[in-house]
Amino acid sequence: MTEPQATREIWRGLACTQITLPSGDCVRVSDLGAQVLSWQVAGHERLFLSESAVLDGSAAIRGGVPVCFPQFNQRGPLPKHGLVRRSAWQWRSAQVHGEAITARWQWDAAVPWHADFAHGVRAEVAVTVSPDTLTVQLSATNTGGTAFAFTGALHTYLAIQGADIAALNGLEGAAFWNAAKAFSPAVQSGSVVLGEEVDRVYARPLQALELRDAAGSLRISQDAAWPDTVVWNPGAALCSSLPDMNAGDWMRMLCVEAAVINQPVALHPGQRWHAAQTLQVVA
Ligand SMILES: O=P(O)(O)OC[C@H]1O[C@@H](O)[C@H](O)[C@@H](O)[C@@H]1O
Repeated sequence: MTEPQATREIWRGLACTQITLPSGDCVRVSDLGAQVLSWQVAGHERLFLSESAVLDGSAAIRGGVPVCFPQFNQRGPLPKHGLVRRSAWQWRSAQVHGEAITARWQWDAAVPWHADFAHGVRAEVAVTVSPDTLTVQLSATNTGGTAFAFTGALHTYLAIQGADIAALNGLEGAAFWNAAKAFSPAVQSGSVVLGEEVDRVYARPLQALELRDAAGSLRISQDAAWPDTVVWNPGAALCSSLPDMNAGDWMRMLCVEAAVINQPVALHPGQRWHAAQTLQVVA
């Protein structure tokens, strides 16, 4: 293979696109939710996907990069994390540019889309793969005649190897809302490590975050148009209560989410918003 390739496939019953680079990097994206399910670099899987994930659309797929839109979590009247996680998106195309490739999906809302969100909207996901690097961009366009506001996130599940030494660096001293403790405000002391339940909303850090574990180092950055960063790990007790996670999975994952939560985005008719999160293997 001399240039990046995108091929369509059925994987465990899901219509997917498989992206492969000449370097061997490999990404799988499902049309269901326009959700990245796998990202392999140098033969190592960098994203967590639960072995118990539900793949038939009756629940959100637990792992990879779920797209939460147009509502983050339960901050509004819509179903938790919005309406598109369990929707079939339309596969559009893939374009090669140099040693990178970008694949695109689109989701158009029929009006009225939902009683609590009766607006015309087009959502798009662009997945760009280049050596050692994965970028996922979400965009939203107001295709209707009325203004609306939204929140959302790229709910990225990073794979962890070696839970005892894993650490997320770059948030030291940052303020956060502790959603695991009645949304109390708190200050990050040291790195984020695995152990207790972690459910924290920080302001987007100016520098890239670094996840260090037994697999090496991963750099995580997000555009300014994602002003919030969520770090989530259910911990042992909550993990064992989730039907689509195995008991020890909390030691195998950490969600680092690029999000817009505290200040919703206003989109007037014809306006478009877009923002990306980038993951890069650095060692
Ligand atoms: O189980 P879900 O709906 O995928 O949500 C998982 C978690 O997603 C995180 O983004 C939230 O901060 C958590 O509160 C939530 O529990």
